[in-house]
Amino acid sequence: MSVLDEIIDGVRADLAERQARVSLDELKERAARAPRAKDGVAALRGEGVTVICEVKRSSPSKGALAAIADPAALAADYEAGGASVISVLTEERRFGGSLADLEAVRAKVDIPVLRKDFIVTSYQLWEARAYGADLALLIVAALDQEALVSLIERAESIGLTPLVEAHDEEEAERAVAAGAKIVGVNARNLKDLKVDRSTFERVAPEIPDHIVKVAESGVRGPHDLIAYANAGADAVLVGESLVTGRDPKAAVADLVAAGAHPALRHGRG
Ligand SMILES: O=P(O)(O)OC[C@@H](O)[C@@H](O)c1c[nH]c2ccccc12
Repeated sequence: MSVLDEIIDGVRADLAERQARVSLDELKERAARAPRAKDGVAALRGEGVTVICEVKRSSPSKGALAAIADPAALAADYEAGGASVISVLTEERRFGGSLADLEAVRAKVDIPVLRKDFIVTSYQLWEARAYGADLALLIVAALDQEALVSLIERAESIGLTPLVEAHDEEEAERAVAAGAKIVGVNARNLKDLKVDRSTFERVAPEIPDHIVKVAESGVRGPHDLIAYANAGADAVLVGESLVTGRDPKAAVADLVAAGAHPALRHGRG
């Protein structure tokens, strides 16, 4: 069984517990009271290369990364550093996240928030909206095409913008065919957890220019952002290097400054 399959087994078990506790109707009521969803596409199409900053306590490949006692404070630092979107991992078993983290971050920042999880049912989309997310991750490798199309449609119908994640050319084609407006290319292969930073430049040509292209994973600092930008990235998604660094706000500001450099503009769609 691949790592992705193992993670999804755990996600489904936790999901079944929540579904037994909280009815879909209850979630829908909560979603109706949530602040109106913000425009994720507009946020990522900002000036220069935009930066999505992730609240990430641990990962399957590295184990514990950072304790992050106050995820909202970290998110506020990211926002102050110039982040365009905050990504909050809500998967509990491998990434140490929760819906409570999502809720706390939402209450603290004004920029759009992404629910980062392994979404396999529309119940999880309703949860995302109920806890204040504006965007939700959908992983192509975790879904057949029919499920991908229907989750994209459902997400949009409840005001969420899907960020559709691909790992190779074929998955990127599926994301585009399914109607994604934002496609992420993850340099970390969820089958064996290896990072290959050349994935983005290989896969990006499959994604038409009207779609926002996000380079995910492996950004250690401005030089990696610049390489992704030159390969056509409109945005980068950064986790580990920010949560393990000493000064997340300054690290984000350095990335944003590199992404704003006029010399990069030609590389963008
Ligand atoms: O910590 P990194 O290498 O900066 O990567 C962040 C992000 O791309 C990564 O956490 C991620 C990308 N896609 C995912 C899907 C599920 C869980 C996690 C992820």
